[in-house]
This record gives sequence, structure tokens and C-alpha cells, in this order.
Amino acid sequence: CSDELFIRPLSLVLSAAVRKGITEAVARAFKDTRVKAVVLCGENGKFCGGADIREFAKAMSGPPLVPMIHAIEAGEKPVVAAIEEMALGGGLELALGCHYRVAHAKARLGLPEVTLGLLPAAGGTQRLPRLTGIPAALDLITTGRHISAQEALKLGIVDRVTEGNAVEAAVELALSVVGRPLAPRRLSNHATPLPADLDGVFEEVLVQVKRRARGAMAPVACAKAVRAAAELPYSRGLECERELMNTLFTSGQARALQYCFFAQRAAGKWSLPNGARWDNSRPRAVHTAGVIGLGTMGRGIAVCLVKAGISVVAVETEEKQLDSGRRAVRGMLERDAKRRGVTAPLHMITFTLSMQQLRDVDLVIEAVFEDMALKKSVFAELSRVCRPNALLCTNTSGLDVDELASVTDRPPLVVGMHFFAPAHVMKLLEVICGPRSSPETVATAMTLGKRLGKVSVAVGNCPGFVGNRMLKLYLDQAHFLLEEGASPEQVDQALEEFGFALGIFKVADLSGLDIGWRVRKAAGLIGPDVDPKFPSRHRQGRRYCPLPDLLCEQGRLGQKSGRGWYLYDSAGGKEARPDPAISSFLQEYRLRYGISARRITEQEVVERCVFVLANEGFRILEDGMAAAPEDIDMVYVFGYGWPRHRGGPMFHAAQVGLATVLQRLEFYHRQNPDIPHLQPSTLLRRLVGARSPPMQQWKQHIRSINSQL
Ligand SMILES: CC/C=C\CC(=O)SCCNC(=O)CCNC(=O)[C@H](O)C(C)(C)COP(=O)(O)OP(=O)(O)OC[C@H]1O[C@@H](n2cnc3c(N)ncnc32)[C@H](O)[C@@H]1OP(=O)(O)O
Repeated sequence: CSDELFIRPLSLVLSAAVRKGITEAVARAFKDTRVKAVVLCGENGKFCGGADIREFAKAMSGPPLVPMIHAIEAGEKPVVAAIEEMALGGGLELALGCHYRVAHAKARLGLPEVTLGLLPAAGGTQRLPRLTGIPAALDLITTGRHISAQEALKLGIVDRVTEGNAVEAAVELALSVVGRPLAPRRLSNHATPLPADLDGVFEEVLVQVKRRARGAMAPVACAKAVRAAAELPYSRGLECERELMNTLFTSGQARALQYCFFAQRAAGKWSLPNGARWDNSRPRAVHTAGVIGLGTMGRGIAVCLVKAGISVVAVETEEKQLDSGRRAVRGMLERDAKRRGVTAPLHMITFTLSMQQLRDVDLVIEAVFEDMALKKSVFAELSRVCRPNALLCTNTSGLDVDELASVTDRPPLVVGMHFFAPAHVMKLLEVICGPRSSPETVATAMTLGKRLGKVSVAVGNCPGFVGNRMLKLYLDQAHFLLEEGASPEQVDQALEEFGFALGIFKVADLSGLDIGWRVRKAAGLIGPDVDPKFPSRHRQGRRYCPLPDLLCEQGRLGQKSGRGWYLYDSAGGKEARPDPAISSFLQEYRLRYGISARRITEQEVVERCVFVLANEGFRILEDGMAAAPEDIDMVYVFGYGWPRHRGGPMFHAAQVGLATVLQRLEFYHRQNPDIPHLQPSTLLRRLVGARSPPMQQWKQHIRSINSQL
């Protein structure tokens, strides 16, 4: 209409073209005497997803965001942001520069820059604290969490929430405020409301952010920028925001986190050598699912399915297990519902001892004990019981999916779905594509994973798949380092300093040392021919470390037994304490085998553990067990506590420099010629020979296109 001007950003993100469009249109609107007020809204019902992250890697072009937002705020006509669906990052900062904000009830708002290694540097760290106060701003800016429109209303971030059309509501508001003074609506004019104990608030936040993301720079910089809003006038606060942003922007951490953003999305775009892809294979609808086995994994999987709105039939073999499984699953669902203020969907799950109850389900996820014979008998039975087109999935963590498929009447409908414990919490799902899994089956498993809130990564069918195949070698290095002179706490500390959520020995204690023990027995590494008094340090033609076996023989099984690599207060105790008994045990061991302990540096711990991961990643790429380095990285970031701000083992190798990684591996291999996995992989050598091309080009250097996917 003639008295208003609608300005529509062109896309989801504030690209150079969109910034240009907004800048020019706002200037026109402010000049045009017919225009009384301005409403900013997005295209296709989405306000704005923030700056265009892809532009960060390029030279800056188009009008910068800060002056654009400043011009809006300084304008003499009211500007109202109509927030539909989302206002994130620079999008929310743009809205904060407007004089009023109206949000649709379903909209999400947030400043997720910290998750990209950045801070809200378009005035967000200065305007938000002035609006909400310090504690709320610190929370939103240092975590990057998205909030609902209702929470935004409570915090004062939006002025109105509507169930109806947000643009119409914004127009109504805009027209109603024409002529009112704008100065009080300019957030940069506001004084920041200060909490009584300012120092205490910041100290607490710094402790929290350092605990949450070890070694990550951005959350600390975010807190510093908010502190500037508390202590400095707006313009000086803005300078501080800019300086902090400049440091972050060029950091390796920001590059790694932005890489993770795109890698996570790329992992969903799977493809198989037969031409089947994410965009040409239709997933099946899944309304009902069976879960077999209600141990730790089965319980978590059942909870995920129910929470995603899928009816579940949960099967156990004995009344006792069924009862404890039922109690555990119901408890988890009830606690979750209570947290979210909703009713627990207990009616969506039935518990039974009869496999027959699975006859009508769309898909079954088997989560029984990791034993091939047992799993085969379950799959043979499922073949008889389930309807012919039901998908059969196994939650194996490393067994041959094709061997399981071979006992069924439907190999194309068999696929691996490897969840990570606890399955209702951990974000990773490895989808194991057997050589006979059909495109539709793979598409269904990948889509189901997404529906369960997981990051699904398609991987090939080899022992341990991607994650555990690499983990084995990482763990081996840690054990060898103990033999050579390190202590578990020294290794863990180095890895935690690097950024891992937990050191490898703490992880091993948490998972239970008997798991690996069983796997080694099954692999024939432990057996009657091993001398119990003096177990060999060489098995199957390579160096072998019997330390974890010796621990298991002593009943030190980890946290659950109160003792493992660490000491715990009681069985199941959480706090890991260094155990002097382990120190003596290691000394005696070295003495017995004539190993003279040497001083091991933090650098050696990290390089050997981390480079061996990347080295195996290169072998996985060569073997065609993962389609791209991004997939390997996402497995590690979402399943193995790899620090996201280091991008993943493959990204880290590229960032350190492939030539350096090669040279360090060669060095360690020369020192340890009996550890074949320290020998640099062919692909790594070839990439270094080709002058370390960027990751997107690595595929071109894989000689035999040997994809198992
Ligand atoms: C001076 C500095 C000022 C400001 C700094 C910033 O604003 S940094 C950016 C802050 N914004 C974000 O972090 C939001 C990132 N995006 C998202 O969280 C989600 O993409 C979103 C917007 C909630 C939409 O989610 P949805 O699940 O619907 O889609 P999907 O994630 O698959 O994304 C669709 C495609 O859009 C691409 N994309 C999304 N956001 C951005 C972005 N900010 N920049 C560039 N590209 C973006 C995404 O990669 C997908 O494309 P694809 O080709 O499929 O990878």
C-alpha cells in the first residue's frame, strides 16, 4: 500500500546481495515521504538464518552488516522485524537493530555464532545485554542455543508473539507506533542492566565455558565481549567486539567449526557406487518398529524411536530382563516428558517375550549381545516372523552385516544401524551399507536416523566399520605409550588438553574393559597358547600390548567394578582417581619385559594417538569404506568426543599439514617398526607427493575407485 514499504531479503542468509538490497531499500524508504514505517521480513516465511557462512572464506564484498544495522537503528521511521520461522546470528542482530520485533509463535531465535568459532559481531554482543541483562545474554551468546518465541518474549527480545501472520502483525504494530519517539527503542542508547555480583557472574560463566568446550576460544571471547557491554559505552564495546572477532575470524578453530557445519550437512548426501544417492532413492515410511534386546543399547534405541513418534514393539527373551528393560525405558520417557512439560508417550511402546509380535512392524532393530552366532539366530527367526517387506537392521558395532544378511530371506532389506551409547543421547548413527543393501533400505535407515535427531553417516561393511576400526588403533597407541613409560593419567591429560571430552583411558573405564577383552578373544589374540605368566608382546605378526588383558584378569573391568585404569570410590563410581597400584603394576611390567621407561612428551602422546587415527582414515578412504573425509570426521566429532573446534581427524591432518603428518608418522614408525599402523598410508604419501591438495580433491588421488559403499 502506498503508506508502507515492504523490504524483502532475497534468501535465507544475509549474503552480499541481500545486504545490498536491504541497505538500498531502507535508504529509499527513509527518504520517501509517503513511507511512515518499515517492516522487514524474509522470503518464503523465513526471516533470516544469519550471515552467509560460505562468504567467510572469500574476500568481503557488498555492504558490511554493522553500518547497515546502525543505519536502520538510527533511522527516523519505525522499523519492525517480522520474525517468521527463524532469526539466527546476523539475522537476530538485524532484528535487534530494528525498533520493534514481532515473532511468530513457532519461530526460533538465537545467536549461534559461537558454534562457528565466532561471536555475534554485528553489535549483537552489545545490544542483547542492554535488552535482556547480562546473565541471559551470556547464556545465549556463549552457548549459541536457539530459543522459542515464547522464551524470547519473556526475555524481552521480542515485543509480540503471534499465532497468526507475523508480517501482518508487524505491519499493524508498525502503523500503531508511527509518531512515537524512537530514541528509547534504540538499544545502543540503553544502559546495560548490571547484576549485583558482576565479577561472580563472569567467573561462573568462564568456568562453565571452559568445562564445556576444552580449549575452544570462541565461548571465552563471547564472554569477554559481553563483559565489554557491562563496562564500556556502546561505541567502545563495539570496538572490543570487533577486535575479538578479528582474532577469532582468522583462527583455525573458526575454520574447523565452519567446516563441521557443512561436513555435517554433506554427510546426509550419501551416494552408492551403483548410482543410488540421497536425492534419487526414496526412503520407506516407518510407522512401527521392533527392538530386540533391552540392554543398554536397546533401551536407548527404543526411547529414540518413541520420541520420534514411532510405535515400538520391544522384545526380550526372559521375564526378568523384560521387566527391568520396561522399567528403564518408561523411566527415561517419563523423565524426558517431565523435562519438556508434556505427557510421556508410554502408550507407544509394548513389551513382549514373543517375536511373533513383530509380524506387522515396518522395521526391526536388533540390539542383542555382540555375538555373531546369536545375531544370526535372531536374523533367521526375524526372516520367518516379519512380513516379507520389513527392513531388518542390526545395531552391531563391528560384525559383518553381509554375513547376517545371508541368513535371511531378504539380503537387500538388511542394513547396519550402529548407535552409540547412550543411544538416546549420542548424535552419531553409522549406517552400514552391506554389499547387498538396496538403495531404498539405505535411504530408509539414513532418513530414520535424521528423524531420530542423529547425524547419519553411510559407511562400508568392514570390521569395526569406520569409527571402531580407527578407535582400535588409537587405543593401541595409548597402550603402547604406557609400556614405553607413560601413565594413564598423563595420556588422558594430553588428550583432554588437545580437546577430547575424555581421555582414552577414562573412556575405556567407562565402556568397560571386558568389551575389548572379549573382542580380542574372538579375534584369536588371546587363547590357550598365550603364556599366562609372561604373555607375548607380539601376536599375529605385530606388536601387541597385553596390559589391558592383565587388568581384566585381575578383575579390574573399569568403572563398573570400581577399578580399571583408574580407581573409583565404589563399583559404578563416577570420579576417576589415579591409582598407585597401576603405577606399580606398570613398573613391574616394564621390569619383567626389560623395557626401560622413557620420558614421554605431551606432543608424542597427541601425535601418535591422533595421527594414527588420520592415517587409518586415509586407508578407509582408499578401501572405499567411507565416501569422503568429511564423513570420517563427522563419525569422530559426533560419536567419539573428538573436539569439534579441531574439525575431525582428517581436517586436523590437513590443517597441521599432510607433509608434517607424514614426516611424524615416518619418525614414529622408524622408532617402532613392529607397529605397522604407524607406517604412513599410501594415500597420505600420494597426497603429499601431489603437494597436499585441499580435502575436496583427495578423492581424485584414490587410485583404485574401490568404493564399498
Ligand atoms: C559479522 C558477523 C555477523 C553474523 C555472523 C553470522 O550470522 S554467522 C551465521 C549464523 N547462523 C547460523 O549459524 C545458522 C546456520 N544455519 C542453521 O542453523 C540451519 O541451516 C537453519 C538456518 C536453522 C536451517 O536448518 P534446516 O535444517 O532447515 O536446513 P539446513 O541446515 O539443511 O540448511 C539448508 C541449506 O542452507 C545452507 N545454510 C544454512 N544456513 C546457512 C548460512 N548461514 N550460510 C550459508 N549457508 C547456510 C546449508 O548449508 C544447507 O545447504 P546445503 O547445500 O544443503 O549444505
